[in-house]
Amino acid sequence: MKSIIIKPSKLNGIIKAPPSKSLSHRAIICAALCKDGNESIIDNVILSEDIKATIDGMRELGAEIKVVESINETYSIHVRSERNIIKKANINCRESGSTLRFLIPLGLMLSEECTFIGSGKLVERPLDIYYKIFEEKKVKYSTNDGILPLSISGSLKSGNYEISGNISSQFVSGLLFALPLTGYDSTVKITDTMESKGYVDLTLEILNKFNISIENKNYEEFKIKGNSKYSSTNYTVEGDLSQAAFFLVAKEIGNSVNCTGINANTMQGDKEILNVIKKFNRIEAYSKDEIIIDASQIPDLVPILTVLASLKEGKTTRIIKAERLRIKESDRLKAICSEMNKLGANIKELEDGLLIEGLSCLKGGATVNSWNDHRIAMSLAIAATKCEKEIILENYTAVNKSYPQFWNDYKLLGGDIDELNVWK
Ligand SMILES: O=C(O)C1=C[C@@H](OP(=O)(O)O)[C@@H](O)[C@H](O)C1
Ligand SMILES: C=C(OP(=O)(O)O)C(=O)O
Repeated sequence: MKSIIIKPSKLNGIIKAPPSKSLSHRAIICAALCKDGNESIIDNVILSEDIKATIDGMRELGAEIKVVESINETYSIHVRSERNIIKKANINCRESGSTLRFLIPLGLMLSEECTFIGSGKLVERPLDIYYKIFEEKKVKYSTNDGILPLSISGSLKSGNYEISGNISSQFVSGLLFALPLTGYDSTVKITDTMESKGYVDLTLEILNKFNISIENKNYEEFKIKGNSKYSSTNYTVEGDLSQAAFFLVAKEIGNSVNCTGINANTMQGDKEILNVIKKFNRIEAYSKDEIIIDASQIPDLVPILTVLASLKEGKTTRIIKAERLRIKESDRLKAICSEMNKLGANIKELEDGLLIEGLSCLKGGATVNSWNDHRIAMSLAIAATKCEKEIILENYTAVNKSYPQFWNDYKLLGGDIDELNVWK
């Protein structure tokens, strides 16, 4: 495990938000589903571990993908596909939930047999929604008691699908990518409430760019036309609001950071960070009112919002409807609560959220761990700027999952970090 020392220092400067991971996954997948003989070029992509998993996965399903370096470690992804059926595909999803859940239905469409492997916590992140569909639709599958590897064979058929919307929106997105390729019309009905709606919006937005139009009936039902044709197009990925949130919060807790590259009209649900920051500032310190944050539509913001709430002196924040955070790259409620408390924060873990008492600064002077979770690592790095004493962060390379340049950018902003050359 690699560790880093972070000394207290104020961040200063301008930082451009890295390209959106969610939009990159989607654009690469849609480009690989075009069969019109043309190439699509997806511009402004960073090669995070998750995006590499999607590129390699779509290659395994038959797409021809060239990665061309452009500027500042961003890449152009050139995609072309014949979409012939592959006999046997082996897909390594690394630690990417999106890759796994988006590519499972596509594996059924584009291969006779497909095996999915992964690493870290991904091997145990839930897939029950797909298993239920496999049982209902007679798709052959095998896993080791719900743990990866997963092998599937058979095909995805047009028809009516009923699924829960409050485990992960990634199952809905996965079906929405694949069902237009089936022969007849389909519906996907949400049996309860749709959480992470913003990510479904991103799926529909990108599908639209590639000429696939799906009717969204208030996130209760999606109507999909069968036998649809994806059309190739060029697409430039916009800045990532979930990543920009780290720098927006850095500014809010006293650093002089300006984050650029944010599309004011973005469909990304995590644009909500801007409203949440305003909400924090509307409530007076030491007032009796708690700041309530409903995390059901913005799960990825919770770790960094916990840092923000911990540094809002005299304010009490309650994060609610966040139980799904326990099934991400780490149990994010446990991870952020335990590591921030080591730094001196005052956080109580609740069954479905967190209760946070804001302080003026943190003591630091402790060793914390990212729990191999990129969003925990980046949150702790921002918290370190408000620590009185240096901290040691173990497993800091977890950021490679979504933002491999994070430490570089942190240093460019004046972050004072030193790699510890010890392996534990
Ligand atoms: O579709 C996507 O790109 C994502 C959906 C969200 O997952 P859930 O739908 O499981 O909340 C989010 O947490 C993840 O980081 C990215
Ligand atoms: C949960 C995340 O991603 P995924 O589900 O794709 O692994 C994330 O990036 O925070």
